[in-house]
Amino acid sequence: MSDKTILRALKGEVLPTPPIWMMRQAGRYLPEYRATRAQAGDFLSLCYTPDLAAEVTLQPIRRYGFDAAILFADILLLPQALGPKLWFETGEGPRMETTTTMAAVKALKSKDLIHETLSPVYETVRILSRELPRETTLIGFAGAPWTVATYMIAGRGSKDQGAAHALKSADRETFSALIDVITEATVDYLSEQVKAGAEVVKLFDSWAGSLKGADFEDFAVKPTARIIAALRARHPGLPIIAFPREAGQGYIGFARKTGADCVALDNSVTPEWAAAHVQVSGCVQGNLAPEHMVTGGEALVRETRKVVEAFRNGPHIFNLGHGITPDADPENVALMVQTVRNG
Ligand SMILES: Cc1c2[nH]c(c1CCC(=O)O)Cc1[nH]c(c(CCC(=O)O)c1C)Cc1[nH]c(c(CCC(=O)O)c1C)Cc1[nH]c(c(C)c1CCC(=O)O)C2
Repeated sequence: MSDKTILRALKGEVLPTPPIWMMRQAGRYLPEYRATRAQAGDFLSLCYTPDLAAEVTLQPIRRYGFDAAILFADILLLPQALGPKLWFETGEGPRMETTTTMAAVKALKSKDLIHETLSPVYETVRILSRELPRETTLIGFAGAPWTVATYMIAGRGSKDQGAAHALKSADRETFSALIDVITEATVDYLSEQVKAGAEVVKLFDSWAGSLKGADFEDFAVKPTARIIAALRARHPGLPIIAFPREAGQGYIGFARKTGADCVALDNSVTPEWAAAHVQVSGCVQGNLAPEHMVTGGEALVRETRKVVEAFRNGPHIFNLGHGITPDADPENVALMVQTVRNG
């Protein structure tokens, strides 16, 4: 069996100290990230320049010795590879050419052509699998179809994913066709990451929480289950983490319904509740509020211990409940890591 702690936790082992990594661990809160990003020019150039993308992936590993490195890329690279233009407005976020009609869905590139755009990402993975310390696990990722579709339909981020919900009710056929295209392309994209050296993959469904009732089953659970089944057929035993953010009650049974080995939890659920209702059926990841990386101090130490304590009796990977923010203090991250590892 591998001695990598993350892989052991994903197989269900209960470890005396939980392995730890952090969403957005390579990011603007780190001065060394800002320097490399400046060298790249802009965010997308950083994503598509393998040496620099590998460099920023390694930075938080050198600084904190996290147990996992997550490939530096973005969930919007896959839809970009399907054809729509993508750019980032400084200080605002992503913008994308919209896909809202059946004609536009049909005009998306065939999934066999995505690798022309995405091959630098696979090269980043190859560099990382050579350069990472032997105890560090390499995580690949993609957005889950619903979350990716919300950006493709609205052409940008939105608080309530209104445009995607509107298309889902007004033109179910187009909406479902788009979900299917993304689902199939995601399988090929993640499969290439695994072939290049990713040891675990994670599906980010950041907007899963806005899907209610049958929609949650149809567009969060089912596409995730399809991707996982297809990946497992190609890569038996591949460990997979699913993050249906803000799923609430939807976290219960999510691993069983989708085949995920681990469910990542946001911090809108308490660790005590999640231990009782979600961790009972397998490994969980999470879920310290990212705000503590800004505020630090005794509250950080107390809440970190609470998370560790609540999940102590089952398989657990320590993480934040969402990505670390640019205003975080790198010293607070060090304090969190020290608290998890030394109590
Ligand atoms: C919704 C989403 C996106 N991207 C991602 C999600 C899902 C997770 C989540 O909910 O946060 C996922 C993502 N984005 C990034 C990673 C890299 C790996 C990691 O360190 O976690 C991952 C896993 C880098 C990034 N992706 C982005 C940055 C900041 C870009 C910069 O350097 O200016 C980073 C480090 C940009 C991005 N990318 C996206 C948005 C909305 C933004 C702008 C918001 C922001 O500025 O923080 C889309």
